Amino acid sequence: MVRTTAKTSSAAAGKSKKSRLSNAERSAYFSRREAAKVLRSVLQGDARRRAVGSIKSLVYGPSVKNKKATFALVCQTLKHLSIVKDVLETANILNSRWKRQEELIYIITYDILFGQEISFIGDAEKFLVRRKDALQSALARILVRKKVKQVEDLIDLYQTPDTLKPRYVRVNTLKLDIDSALNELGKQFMVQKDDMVPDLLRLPPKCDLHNHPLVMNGSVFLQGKASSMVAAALDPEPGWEVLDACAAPGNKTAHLAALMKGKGKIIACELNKDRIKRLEDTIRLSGAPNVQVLPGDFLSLDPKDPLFSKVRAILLDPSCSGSGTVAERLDHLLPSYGAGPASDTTETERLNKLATFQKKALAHALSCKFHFPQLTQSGLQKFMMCNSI
Ligand SMILES: C[S@@+](CC[C@H](N)C(=O)[O-])C[C@H]1O[C@@H](n2cnc3c(N)ncnc32)[C@H](O)[C@@H]1O
Repeated sequence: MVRTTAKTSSAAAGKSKKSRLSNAERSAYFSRREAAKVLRSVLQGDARRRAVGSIKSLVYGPSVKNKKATFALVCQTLKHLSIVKDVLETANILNSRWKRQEELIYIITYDILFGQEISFIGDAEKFLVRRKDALQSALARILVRKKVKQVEDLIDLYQTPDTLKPRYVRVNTLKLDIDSALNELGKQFMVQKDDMVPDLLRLPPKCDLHNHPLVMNGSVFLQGKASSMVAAALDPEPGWEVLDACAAPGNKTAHLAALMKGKGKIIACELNKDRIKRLEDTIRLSGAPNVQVLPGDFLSLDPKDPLFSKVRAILLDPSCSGSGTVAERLDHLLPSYGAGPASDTTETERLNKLATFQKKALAHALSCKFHFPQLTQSGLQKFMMCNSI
């Protein structure tokens, strides 16, 4: 009797273990796919989202079932992403089929190398598990190449500490000329003109300029290099009418106004009521006389409205993707951007990323619901989009 009970309970335990295992397998399989979807949104930006998103808001949306596991997987994969990419490149095992699902590949590679030993069902999992040795040996080679002993050191190495990044200020030429700004800031700091963006000054890392009189009176703006490239690349002429489609807090609006020497008109559209005040404050501080704030959703604007009949260019700077890390923004494409991973990025890699970004920007522009006919006439088309890569 006793023996029978023992047998029965051990069979039941075996059975329940089996079903627990398959539950874990199933849950890991789906979490990886949900995490891959979130990671894709985080890395590429989601053209459909209009407000600032975060990983949390993406994961805690209704479409994700395994929220906790998915959140952890996305965060951990992002933390190890530079290493994962490096491993995959060093191991050279990705063919074009799997490159099309690269976010899923990143997630699974993270899980195989650093995650939990949950058995891997699914084709992508099987593909990578069969190459586990190659992945591990690639990781070992990277550790040797980078002269570090453990993965944690590698993570530190891949991060660009804030303390190494140069500080940039954009001179607001509506209020001050570049040489006077150089002169004034040069009294306190080592300052030089940026070699790429006009009116941008580069200062050493860690300079605290928040309370500097030139910042307080709007003569210079604390604006990063990537952010300052956008209006400069759009290169609007004085007298043009330009639509700044996602304007708050207004740094690029103010930059456009300076480039246009305060002439012509900038229509600064902003959806978020709370951010409109900040936009107005920035415009006031910049002294730009030619900005009209337009509260509302730029996707709902009527291109046939006479208000837009003279618009020559659009600057589109939608809310960025969830990660908020510089690594996923345009900054790291800049050759001079800090130390760390950027300096490991080859020129070809950088140019490929730039080309991908341009393609995406174009696709976004074409899929944009609103279409200004006057922009498509030859010689008039100017569309500058930033952020999502
Ligand atoms: C990345 S920020 C823009 C930063 C700004 N260009 C600058 O340089 O200071 C994106 C802004 O777009 C706004 N936004 C998002 N979707 C929008 C929409 N559909 N219409 C208008 N504004 C939108 C957000 O509220 C946010 O203030």
